Amino acid sequence: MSEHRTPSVELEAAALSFGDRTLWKDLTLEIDQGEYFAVLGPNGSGKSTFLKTLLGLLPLSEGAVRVLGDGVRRGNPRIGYVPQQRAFGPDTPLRARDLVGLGLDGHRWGPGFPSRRRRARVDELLERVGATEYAAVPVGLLSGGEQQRLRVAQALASRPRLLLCDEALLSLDLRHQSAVSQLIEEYRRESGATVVFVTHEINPIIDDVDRVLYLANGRFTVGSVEDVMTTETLSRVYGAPVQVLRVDGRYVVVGSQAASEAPGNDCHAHDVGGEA
Ligand SMILES: Nc1ncnc2c1ncn2[C@@H]1O[C@H](COP(=O)(O)OP(=O)(O)OP(=O)(O)O)[C@@H](O)[C@H]1O
Repeated sequence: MSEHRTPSVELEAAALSFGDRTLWKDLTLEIDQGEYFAVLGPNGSGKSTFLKTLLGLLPLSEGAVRVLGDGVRRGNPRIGYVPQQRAFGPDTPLRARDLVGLGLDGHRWGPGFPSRRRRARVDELLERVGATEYAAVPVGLLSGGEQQRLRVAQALASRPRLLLCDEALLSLDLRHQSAVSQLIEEYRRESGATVVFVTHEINPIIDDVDRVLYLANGRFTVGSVEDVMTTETLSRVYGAPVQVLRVDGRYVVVGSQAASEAPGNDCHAHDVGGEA
């Protein structure tokens, strides 16, 4: 008999609505320990709110949620979070290395953690996201992509059991997209942590992903990349005809207005469908 491990995320008949608008409902789902789980969908489909319910920042409208075997609560140090990008103002009084260091504070590495070891851990993280050369620069002076790499380093600093990433590759050039997605995957493999990765763009992480939750127009589907990224499945989820193409191993979703904004499009999709 195989050992049953507590799932990292358990949702039961979960729904999230704002007023009379329902983003998703009847969502029953378990995300296993060590799983790489991607959340895809067009703008406004409820991807970020999905993460916020796991963080305890938004209550479900219906149903139940458990994270790491427990009820959700804010500020759980076993969860690392890379929030959707919001630029730091030019006057933000933090250097790059301070931002990464904040990921250690308040956790088991936190106050009392010997400063030499703390510094070494921050240096290691800065190096792994390619940020060593701007370690002493105030974050508000850095580019969007440079800031983003620091957020990833900060989220990994406390060695979380569950890593929640909201568009963590946004505004990164191809080289850094690849470096950051590799870092996240290496971390998952060496630590056994679970990754939930919200993205518009499945292609950069396609080799790492175990399962996908695809949200659109109040509907969803869950399955392997091969099962979800098909013309038939996505047309059902969108409730409109879309076409899923595989071009040089990369997924491209084309079709209606909704689908032209769909994840999987790393090039401009042509609007081949009718009205959404
Ligand atoms: N606290 C709130 N009150 C009312 N509406 C909200 C609230 N938070 C989010 N929404 C709405 O819920 C919808 C889904 O938002 P969410 O941020 O989850 O979308 P998303 O799928 O992450 O989109 P994007 O790809 O644009 O980031 C949006 O239309 C948003 O305006």
